[in-house]
Amino acid sequence: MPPATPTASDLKALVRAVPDFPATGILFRDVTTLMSDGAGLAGAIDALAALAADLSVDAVAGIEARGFIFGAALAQRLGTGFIPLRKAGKLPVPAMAEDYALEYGEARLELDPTIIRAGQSVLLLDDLLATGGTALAAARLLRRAGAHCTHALFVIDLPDLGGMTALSEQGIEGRAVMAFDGH
Ligand SMILES: O=P(O)(O)OC[C@H]1O[C@H](OP(=O)(O)OP(=O)(O)O)[C@H](O)[C@@H]1O
Ligand SMILES: Nc1ncnc2[nH]cnc12
Repeated sequence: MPPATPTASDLKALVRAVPDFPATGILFRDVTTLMSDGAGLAGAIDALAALAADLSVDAVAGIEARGFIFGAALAQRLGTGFIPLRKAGKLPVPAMAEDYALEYGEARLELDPTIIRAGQSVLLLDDLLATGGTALAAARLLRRAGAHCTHALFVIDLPDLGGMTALSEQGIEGRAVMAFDGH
């Protein structure tokens, strides 16, 4: 008999909370424990696909590193290609870059613009939304390269950090499988 489909609260229970990582005062919501569980990974991809069901999507763009895992699986499920948004210095070709701040630091994302077709609808995907700094930098890159980016999906939202509002102010509707209150 196949394993039972996990409920939303089953999926939430699979996310590990690690205090004081990567800096004192940060409660790190770690999806490693969800993705390493077979039913957890399948349940998360099912839930992301349900959140995308009413969207017209030409491609899924995932943010390095954990956004690659869920993003590639979702793209395969939706029958689209996958666009990697990479951390700095990884691409072998000239890249567009956007610097940003996140909950616990600063970083740079890069995109090879030649893999974007002008006007294609790209669904942004990451494992977690906190301040929205990372997702907004990703959306800026996709838009600079000529894509339409109006929706973003996340496995986890941390609503107290305001990411959904920040996305909405830039014309992006964010949706998440689960939310954790507090930081
Ligand atoms: O909404 P924000 O405040 O921008 O934070 C969210 C980002 O933080 C984490 O990534 P991290 O930079 O730790 O990278 P990783 O996936 O490579 O571990 C997470 O995977 C998101 O990409
Ligand atoms: N609290 C948190 N847990 C996991 N990833 C994060 N990215 C930004 N804030 C985070």
